[in-house]
Amino acid sequence: MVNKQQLTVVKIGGDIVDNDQLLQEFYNHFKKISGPTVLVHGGGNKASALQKELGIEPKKVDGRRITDAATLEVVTMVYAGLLNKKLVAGLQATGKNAIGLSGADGDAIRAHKRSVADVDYGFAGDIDRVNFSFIDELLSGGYTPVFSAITHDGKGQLLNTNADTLAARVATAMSSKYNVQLYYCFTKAGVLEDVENGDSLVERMDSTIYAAMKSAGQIVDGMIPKLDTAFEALSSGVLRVHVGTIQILSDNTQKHTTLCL
Ligand SMILES: Nc1ncnc2c1ncn2[C@@H]1O[C@H](COP(=O)(O)OP(=O)(O)O)[C@@H](O)[C@H]1O
Ligand SMILES: CC(=O)N[C@@H](CCC(=O)OP(=O)(O)O)C(=O)O
Repeated sequence: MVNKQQLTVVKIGGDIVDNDQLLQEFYNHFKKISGPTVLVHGGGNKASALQKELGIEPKKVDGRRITDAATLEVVTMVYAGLLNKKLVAGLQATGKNAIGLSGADGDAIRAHKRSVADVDYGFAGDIDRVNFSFIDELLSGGYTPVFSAITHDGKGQLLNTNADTLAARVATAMSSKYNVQLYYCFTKAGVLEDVENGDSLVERMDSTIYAAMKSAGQIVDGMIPKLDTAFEALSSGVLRVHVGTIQILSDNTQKHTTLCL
């Protein structure tokens, strides 16, 4: 464990990806990370905006998008196309040799269509396996893999996977070889006791606090899949999980939420 090489897996949310100023600030923090890095990005806001322009009403349940066939086309164009390539170009400008990928590229991430229980999520994908060797080869070659949240089922079907979940699963797979630090960056300081009050930061969160806050309705929407899968990652080998602003990537005195078991 101690002798493993360090790997930093960063997930940035849609609010950052869709804001050019924040994106520039993000590049400045990200380039200061030493050692190998993996970036996973969302883009939910941009996809919702384009859906509306096309007359499709965005629908989410517990932070996951209901992905019908038309929505799958929109999210593939937005995540695996525009946003992924924009991020790769931005990182190249900072000297990082980024390579943009969906889960279908290099068979990196296989998923299956989420089965219908209470809710039919359509072409939403739950991850079955992450191709450790492929990602490790890229890292060994000096590349920074940049993943969008599009996966595939190995039978020709693309699927839409929650980006936070994807980051947690990639981090978990890589933890067999690396000491992985997983960072979830968004526009808030971290997990808040009251989502409307930026000063109510929870600096250390364990699964008991999480369960209590969830049942009290203090954790809702996109924070649910983020924390559910973050705790899974932590109990499956990931060394540390941090939730906060992009500043936490290069300044370890910046207040944020650290998860612990
Ligand atoms: N307790 C909480 N603390 C902070 N944010 C929360 C909390 N509960 C719900 N949220 C919501 O979760 C969102 C972050 O998750 P998500 O929608 O996946 O965004 P992103 O992709 O930007 O990370 C926040 O913008 C906030 O609206
Ligand atoms: C199935 C599912 O919900 N997929 C997500 C993938 C993008 C994402 O997670 O983006 P953010 O990180 O910006 O929220 C979605 O389409 O919204």
